[in-house]
Amino acid sequence: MYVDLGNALDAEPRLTREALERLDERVADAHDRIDRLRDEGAHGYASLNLPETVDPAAIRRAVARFDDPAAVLTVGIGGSALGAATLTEALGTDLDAYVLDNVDPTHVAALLDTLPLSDTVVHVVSRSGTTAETLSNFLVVREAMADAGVDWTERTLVTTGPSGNLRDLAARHDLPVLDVPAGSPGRFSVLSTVALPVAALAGHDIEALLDGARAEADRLTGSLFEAPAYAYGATCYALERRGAGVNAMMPYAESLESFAEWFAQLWAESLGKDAVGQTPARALGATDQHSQLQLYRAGPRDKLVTLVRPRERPDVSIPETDFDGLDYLGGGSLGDLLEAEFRATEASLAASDCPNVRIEVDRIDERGVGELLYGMEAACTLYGELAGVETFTQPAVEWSKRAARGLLGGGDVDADDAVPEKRRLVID
Ligand SMILES: O=P(O)(O)OC[C@H]1O[C@](O)(CO)[C@@H](O)[C@@H]1O
Repeated sequence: MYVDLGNALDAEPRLTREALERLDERVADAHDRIDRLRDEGAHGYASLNLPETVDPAAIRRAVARFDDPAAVLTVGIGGSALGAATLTEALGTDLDAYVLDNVDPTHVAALLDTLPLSDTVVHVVSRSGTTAETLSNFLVVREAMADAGVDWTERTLVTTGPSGNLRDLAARHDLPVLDVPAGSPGRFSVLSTVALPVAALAGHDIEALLDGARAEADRLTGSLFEAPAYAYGATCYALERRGAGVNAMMPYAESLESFAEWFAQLWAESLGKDAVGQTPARALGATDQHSQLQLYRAGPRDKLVTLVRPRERPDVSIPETDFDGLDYLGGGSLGDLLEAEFRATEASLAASDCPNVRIEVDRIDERGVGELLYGMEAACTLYGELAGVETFTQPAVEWSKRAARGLLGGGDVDADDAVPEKRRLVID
């Protein structure tokens, strides 16, 4: 992973190289603390050890029982689903990979109509084993399989924590179970039993994914000027402290759109604490040059734009044309056009004093994706240390979960008391 901070400096909000050099002293201290807590296997910090602690052979053994499926369905939500979505989209696959991470009945019904249920592997993932959306969707999926005459117990792999409803259900039906990695919140566990089984089923080189992550781990030193991940995390932190409350994650690769969604959970759920945090915006190049770029360039001076791209990618030629005004495109390629648009947008942001960081990987392959995912996790961990927040908890999400359970009569609050009377001003 390569990080170019050039356009992040001397923009608006203003961050100088001297300020980064001063911050580097705190980065060194933060790195020492992160290293110590990784050695102790402390909650969350242990995530950065996953390239060493994950057993890819065990993951391959767990999926070997499924004979060449036509489709794989991940049933999970948040970090229990976004990792699989990111890997299968980024790396592509002959397997039809689907993710069920919402309980929209229209969507669920349509997906079940699409799935070749007798030739689909279902990977149900929940660290807690109690998440309402995941358990509800799984009950619906297994019912659909049973109705189709499919033995769902032969088509299901479970990844979950040491206790909870999902662990109990797996035990009752003798389902194959993988353990979620101890000490890794869902948003930090893509490089583990949470998402790697789907990558393995899709035929990807999960060892190369871990090699890429390991390469990025090896570059974590006590200076942001030596460690790309820390350079990014420290710059994001420093800019947020100076007013860049929004970080638009804008990959120039269609296959990284889900990565931006994964990044949004990682950044928001880790750093949005104690009235601070940097809001991740999901964008996509070149598409959002015709959309959000207007706001990035001419809106409030409160944004950082993160531009991500591979240095190499397959290409598609643009045929020659005799249409007036199009000859500059004909005979070129879509890759040339995307490259020109990337560089023009990067320069356009700089010209409008909007700070932007360029992140590159050699290719969007297993190694490059492993570098990128691990790099973002390390960047987030450093940012959390510098900001002094509890990076690896998410207490603020519990209120609505508890209220929803209460409304359904499943919680420790009476349904009538689950949510306060809503203020109303109805315009109809
Ligand atoms: O893996 P679980 O326990 O089902 O949780 C799913 C997601 O829900 C959250 O716990 C938030 O509610 C996320 O942190 C997590 O990724």
